[in-house]
Amino acid sequence: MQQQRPPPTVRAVTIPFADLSDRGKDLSDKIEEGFGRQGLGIVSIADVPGYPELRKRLLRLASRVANLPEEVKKELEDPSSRYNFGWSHGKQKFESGKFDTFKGSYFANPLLNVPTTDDALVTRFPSYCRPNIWPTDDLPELETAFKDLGKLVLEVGLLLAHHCDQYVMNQELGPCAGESLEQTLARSRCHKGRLLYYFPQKFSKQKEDQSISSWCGWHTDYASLTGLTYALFMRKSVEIPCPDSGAGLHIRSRDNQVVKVTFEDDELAYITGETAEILSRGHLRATPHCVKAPSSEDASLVDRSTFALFVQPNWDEKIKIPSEYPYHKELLIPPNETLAYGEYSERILNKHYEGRT
Ligand SMILES: O=C(O)CCC(=O)C(=O)O
Ligand SMILES: [Fe+2]
Repeated sequence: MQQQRPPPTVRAVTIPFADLSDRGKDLSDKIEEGFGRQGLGIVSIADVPGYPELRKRLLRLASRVANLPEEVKKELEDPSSRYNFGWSHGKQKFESGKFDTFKGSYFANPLLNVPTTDDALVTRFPSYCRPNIWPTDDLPELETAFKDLGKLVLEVGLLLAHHCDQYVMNQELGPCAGESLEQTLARSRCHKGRLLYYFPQKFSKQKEDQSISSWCGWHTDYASLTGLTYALFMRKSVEIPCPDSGAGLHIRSRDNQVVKVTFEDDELAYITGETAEILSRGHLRATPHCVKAPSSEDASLVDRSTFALFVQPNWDEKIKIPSEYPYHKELLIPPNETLAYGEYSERILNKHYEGRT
């Protein structure tokens, strides 16, 4: 087979935290460059106070979770939420039906252990409304480490949402024609954290996959903003720099080019999701992305740990699908239908988990 050239590497647009936290500062140019119609869909934030320590504290626990005894992990699973709380491995399906056997995830709401006590809501929106599960006996330090980092990523994400609102307002040349992204996200009770552990390729059950999406398939997130840490790589429990410069997060650009994106290990990155596109009336665009595993021979024992926070509207927020909407066409969501965000995501989950539609 012909050897394909690796995709070019592009540096994410970076905003210093000091600028981001100044609500009066005009960051429209940076937002446009990162998230606008021609942007790659990623912005990283530098010098966030306290972030490097919280990142390391949590990411070092990812392999510990993944290596808990099988019977313990079973207890930490929550099939009723379609594995959207606690431990999940091999249950999710992105991109033409590939199950995520290469990665294990730990999902939790970093703000609220019990988002609601209303049974009707728990039944209707299980992936958001069921309670958190923690390995209290086997890994007690996980809960605090997860919540502390999750809250910080949310705080910074809300500041970023404020500047996104300002950008959209400038584009529309007037007061916001719709809901403010910042206010919608600030009142949500269902932000979701995901601690990810990518198993070393050698140990995965399937044969080595050299494709760009070998560790995580192509998808767009349905949240509004996804906070992403710089991943931690380890070989046999020793932290190492990523051994393959071609591995990691890849994005499909607006003009359909695949690029590998980079940011520094002490920066916190955000990508846009489908509900940022919907709520901003298309001024911000969702970011198609995937993750490539290291492919060189000596990278075979390398694992990858990272954290994503899906900053998203509450389950009952009404969202209106625009008529020109490129995502999830097969779900046949009628254009201009207004549906609750929780309903929208349950329909997508039906597709991602075990193909039930
Ligand atoms: O591992 C990563 O860097 C990205 C994970 C991701 O895209 C997701 O969990 O939705
Ligand atoms: Fe994602």
